Amino acid sequence: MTKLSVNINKIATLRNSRGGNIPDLVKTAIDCEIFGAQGITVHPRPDERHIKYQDVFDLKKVVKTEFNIEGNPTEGRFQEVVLAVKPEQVTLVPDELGAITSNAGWDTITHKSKLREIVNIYKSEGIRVSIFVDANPEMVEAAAETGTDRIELYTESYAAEYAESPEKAIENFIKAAEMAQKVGLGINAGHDLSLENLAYFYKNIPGLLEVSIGHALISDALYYGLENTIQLYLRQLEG
Ligand SMILES: CC(=O)[C@@H](O)[C@H](O)COP(=O)(O)O
Ligand SMILES: NCC(=O)COP(=O)(O)O
Repeated sequence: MTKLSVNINKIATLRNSRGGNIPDLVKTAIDCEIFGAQGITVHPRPDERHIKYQDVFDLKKVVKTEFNIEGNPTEGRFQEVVLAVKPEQVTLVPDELGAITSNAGWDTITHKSKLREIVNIYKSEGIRVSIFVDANPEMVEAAAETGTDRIELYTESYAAEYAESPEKAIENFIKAAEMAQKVGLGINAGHDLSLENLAYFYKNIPGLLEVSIGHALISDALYYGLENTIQLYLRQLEG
């Protein structure tokens, strides 16, 4: 089974644009779960432009499915907050300060020893660890040597190339997933997955455990409503 984790960063973006509590982020997380989401993902960034560190504590009290916190463990208060909150999963992302969104996976060869230390800190607190990587079998193989439980495949290039050629767009992702299975890593995926490209990804990636989706899903909810939209995404992950 492939779990759908709904990324609610964009709800916080909307809320922060007026400074009050509309829309209510905590209520949205509760409702996403009622509507069928199997996880909630947030990505607090050091500038707190969407998810604030306090949101992470508030969400921890209500999330009943799987709470996944993504971010750069070496920036801002990320590490301190994750260790205090103890979510089910932490996803390590090599975000640069000021980047508009995540734009690359880890170079797990260059940063192997640093990642090993960080992975060990989270795992010793009982938190499952996933490392964000490009669809590159060498990066996946080196990720396994950090002791991580899973990798998250960075799907931006798949999403960008899908319209032109789904077969070509997914080629490297299949190779990366096969390597993950060979070295015993669980497989998550995310970034720019959408109603257009999700089903094909799901059908072609062996052992896909979880997708985290925010930007397209929250945008679709403007047209279809949140409940219908979550159901539409869940349907892409069937069969
Ligand atoms: C890790 C990742 O793929 C990102 O998509 C992310 O969680 C989204 O972050 P933003 O919402 O800040 O663009
Ligand atoms: N890990 C990816 C994620 O949480 C959501 O990415 P996106 O759907 O907002 O691009």
